[in-house]
Amino acid sequence: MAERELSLTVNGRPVKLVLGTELKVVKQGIHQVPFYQVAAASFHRDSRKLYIAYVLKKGKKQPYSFVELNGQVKEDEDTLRLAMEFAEALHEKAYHGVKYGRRLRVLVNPNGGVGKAVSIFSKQVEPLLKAAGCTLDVSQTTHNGHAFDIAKSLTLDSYDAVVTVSGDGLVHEVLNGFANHAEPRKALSIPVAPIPTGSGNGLSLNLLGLEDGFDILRATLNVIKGQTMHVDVFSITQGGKRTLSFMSQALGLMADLDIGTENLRWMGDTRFIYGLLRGLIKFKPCDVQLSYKGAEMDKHQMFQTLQSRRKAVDDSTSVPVLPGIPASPTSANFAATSTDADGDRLEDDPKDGTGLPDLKYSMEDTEGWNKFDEKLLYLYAGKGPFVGRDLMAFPVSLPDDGLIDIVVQSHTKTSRLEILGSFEGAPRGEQYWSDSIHYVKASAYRIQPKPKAKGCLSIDGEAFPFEAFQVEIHPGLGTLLSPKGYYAAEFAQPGGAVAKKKDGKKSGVKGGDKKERKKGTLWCCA
Ligand SMILES: Nc1ncnc2c1ncn2[C@@H]1O[C@H](COP(=O)(O)OP(=O)(O)OP(=O)(O)O)[C@@H](O)[C@H]1O
Repeated sequence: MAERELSLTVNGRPVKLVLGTELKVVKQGIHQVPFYQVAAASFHRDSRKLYIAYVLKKGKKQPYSFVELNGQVKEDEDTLRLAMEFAEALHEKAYHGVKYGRRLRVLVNPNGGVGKAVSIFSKQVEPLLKAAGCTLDVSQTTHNGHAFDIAKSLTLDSYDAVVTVSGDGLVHEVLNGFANHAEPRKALSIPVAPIPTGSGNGLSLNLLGLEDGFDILRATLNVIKGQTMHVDVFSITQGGKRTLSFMSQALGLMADLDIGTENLRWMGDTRFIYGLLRGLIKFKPCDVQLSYKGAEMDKHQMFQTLQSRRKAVDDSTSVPVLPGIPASPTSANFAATSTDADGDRLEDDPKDGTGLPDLKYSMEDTEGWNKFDEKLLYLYAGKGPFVGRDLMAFPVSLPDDGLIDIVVQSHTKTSRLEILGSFEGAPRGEQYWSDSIHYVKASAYRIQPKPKAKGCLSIDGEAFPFEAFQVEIHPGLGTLLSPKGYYAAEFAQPGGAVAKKKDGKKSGVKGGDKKERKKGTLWCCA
């Protein structure tokens, strides 16, 4: 394709724009901007003003920054025509297959994380969303349960997505609000996109990867340009009450370090170190009975499946399912193709119903269920590789395989020293290969605390009663916005195969960047 060029002046200085396979902005330096990162391009003929907005990473370790160019072109007719064509062509490329000007319901939790969500939203998120022509309906949440209420009564046709400016807890509330909506299925098809201003921000890490998972502008760009990605969600039944979970359930050490440190929220994710060290000193077993309906238990097989799914996604093309918001190929091709332990297809109820899917298992079902008989230090079950930036708890998790990944750390087969030693590799999921970690994929599981047992239960980072509960999976019921259409985490086999990036370059080799390894010193959870 022939390149287009345009000269203009910005603040009295000459600037050249080149439109080729990406946008090149030549001023004192050169900005090379992939079209995905361009938020706006427009030309106003009467004032001869050209406006361009984009986000750019100025160095690999730098956060994204927001750049706006307000330039003016010469008055002659040829230049005016060229400027108009340039702006139109750039806009077309920037929004190819993506609806411009998404209608967003934005929920800002002033209390999430270290309490900076309000200023982060007004200083960073809102200007970029507005530049991208989005219409915003913004509310600050005033109390626990507020986001639930808003989602429960959301006018569904008025919005393209719900944006949570908080941590994982607010996403949990929105999905549960949707589950209690008059039209739950339709509500759950509205994509949710997080802006990471909570403590753990596990969902953001899963969508954007370790490097960019906490990057505000990168997350905002996902709101503007992301494609819909259908994900499995879980029904947790406890005491006759049904709750949806999208991310994780934790018991034992991993729940204590999260739930037990709620009062230290001001510390950001550092609070998890304190909780972890405290838990390790006690080293208390979690006295529960775990039963599960297993589907896959071979770690190497699960790793192979992860690799082949990724490759298949990379090789396919996107299919639009929502007006203007393309769907990831995972959604189209892979939803509910797994089988459970009995070889039954894990297909969910047809999507034509409007209510939540019925539950398949009762608390009394035992046929085809396995029991875990060792004492356990913790149980972590969920979807999406990261639960926090220092722990890739479910490295082989797939968004829509219809299965939940269950990790059990045996209490008898490990020591404090081994747990401490595994911190270093935890951001890269290296603990997955440890013999003392039991890792299974299941279509359902059940926890029954032993008589007099005490402890914490964390569901998506929120505290729940430490009582018996059962979990089952609803394939593809939830909807997120994602840049890639799959989880962005990179997971390697020890000394061997490496998950590859879309460009085919190797990345995330075992051991990784030494500086990065030093930074990852603690575990935190959602
Ligand atoms: N105005 C408010 N005051 C107090 N709590 C609030 C308010 N608005 C929302 N909440 C509650 O704050 C809790 C924490 O939110 P969230 O989980 O999103 O952040 P976080 O815990 O800091 O992050 P993460 O879950 O990623 O660790 C949620 O349970 C939510 O209901």
